[in-house]
Amino acid sequence: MDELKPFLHLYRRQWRRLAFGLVFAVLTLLASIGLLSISGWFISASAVAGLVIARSADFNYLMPAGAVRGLSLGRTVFRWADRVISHDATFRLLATLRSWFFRRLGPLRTEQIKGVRQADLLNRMVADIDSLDHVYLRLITPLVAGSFTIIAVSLLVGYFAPIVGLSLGLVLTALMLILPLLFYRLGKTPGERIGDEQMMLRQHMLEYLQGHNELRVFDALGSQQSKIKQHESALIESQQTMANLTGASQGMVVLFTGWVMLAVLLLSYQVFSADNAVGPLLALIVFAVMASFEAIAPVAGAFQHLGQTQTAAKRLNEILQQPSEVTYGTQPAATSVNLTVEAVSYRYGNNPEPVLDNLSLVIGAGNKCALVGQTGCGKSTLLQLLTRELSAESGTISVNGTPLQDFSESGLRQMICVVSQQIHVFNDSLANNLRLAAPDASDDELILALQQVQLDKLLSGDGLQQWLGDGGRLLSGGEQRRLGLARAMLHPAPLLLLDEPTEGLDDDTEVAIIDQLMNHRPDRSMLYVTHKPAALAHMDQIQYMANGKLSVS
Ligand SMILES: Nc1ncnc2c1ncn2[C@@H]1O[C@H](COP(=O)(O)OP(=O)(O)OP(=O)(O)O)[C@@H](O)[C@H]1O
Repeated sequence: MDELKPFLHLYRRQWRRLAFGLVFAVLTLLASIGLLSISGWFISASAVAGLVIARSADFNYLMPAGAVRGLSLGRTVFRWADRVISHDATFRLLATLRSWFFRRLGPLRTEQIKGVRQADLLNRMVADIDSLDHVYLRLITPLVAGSFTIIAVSLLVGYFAPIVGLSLGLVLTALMLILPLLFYRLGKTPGERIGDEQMMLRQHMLEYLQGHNELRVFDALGSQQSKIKQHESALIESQQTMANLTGASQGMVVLFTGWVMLAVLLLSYQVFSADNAVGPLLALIVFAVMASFEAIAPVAGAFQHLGQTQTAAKRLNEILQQPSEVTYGTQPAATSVNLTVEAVSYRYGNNPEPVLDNLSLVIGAGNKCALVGQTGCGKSTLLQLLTRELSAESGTISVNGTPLQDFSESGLRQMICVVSQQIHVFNDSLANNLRLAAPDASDDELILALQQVQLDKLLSGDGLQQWLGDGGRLLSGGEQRRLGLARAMLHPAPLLLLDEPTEGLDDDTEVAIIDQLMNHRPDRSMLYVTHKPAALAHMDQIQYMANGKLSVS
């Protein structure tokens, strides 16, 4: 159960709603027991009273009839309140869990989650977090409600016949302990398999959909389909086992209901045998026992799914318990940037050779610096250090004399705008893809940015509402890069980092876009990684990178 601990503190945030949900769940069960037992007693007592004329005149029909109506109305209202409140609490809890997971994911370095495939990560965020709601809905609620019910029924029956009440309490408690344990053991393996197979199925399905063209070209559609079928069959098999277990647990509860009712009836008959007028009381006791199993039934099934919930929690913990190497300070964004990189070294993993070796660089406010070097010499690594995606092994990076790590995360993102080699295009409209950089930008500003990067031809047709497709499938590679540059035009950051932004563009377009970029905000500091000469003429300094060091031109 240790794996569930990190999540339990989040439950505390919703404790009021969760507690109210519990109270109404208990009230619903108590109303059910009251309704069934009083109805049983009332019908039998009315029948007995009808047989004896002298007694029928004295028999109070109104009180029990009123109680039956009151309890049946009460049960409906309590059930409604229980469902509304506990579902509201659960949805809020899931939202909290999901945003908490997302926030914890943010500061992890790309490498820490690189081993986890996209589909796996998605599965953890959606299905695994979903199954954590079982803890409240399927474990805590039935256990608490069941315990209250056992106490209430035992007291009720014990009031009329203490020995019967005590025996009933002991039997129900034993069932509440044994059935969950038994079904937890039986459901553990298939539950874990359901989690694993669901994840594998999602992974292969996503690969099938995203890589459909490649799979077709290399004639591998068949083998991918058979992997999907294999995991689907394993998933269905485990679900079938779980369904059988649910059936078995329900069957056992029905069987125990009958046995316990019979035992209680026989025991009560022994206790009351001297009194002939106890018939209605026997009905009350038997119906109370019957109703109490309404509380026992969900408990057996609940623990059957605990294994699946534990596996989900374990998988989430694998991500959440990774130490986040990046921490942020509180410094707000600066409005102009004087960047100083001082004796910075960085190596990937345990590589003997550092990629950056004692590297130093100064870019003054409004200064434009080109970074040129052979492929693989470490240019993108330097940009990742500047955006704090990576942390330097030694040396310091500062803005206006303040170390980069003292800036708050939002301050850093406001201060630095990056156009990386791979532009992520969201499956959304052109406008929303641009407004990532400037959420408050007007349509006119978006159109101007598109014109500056020569992407205004995208405006024909649906204009800014044009849909860009999954990963920007509807855009060419060059158009995607220009979309990244349009974002940079819109972003107000005083420092711009550009990683080969004009790669793949023809010479004329490249020259025109670079002109726009340089004249757009002359006050901006800029670090421009490039292999191409077109931009160099605009630069205040050109740094050549080799063997992890820089030399100035
Ligand atoms: N995550 C990583 N783990 C290990 N090595 C890496 C990693 N990322 C990059 N490298 C290595 O570090 C070196 C520098 O990579 P980097 O991407 O910074 O080069 P670059 O100068 O930007 O290259 P290009 O011009 O081709 O984009 C390369 O040898 C690369 O193989």
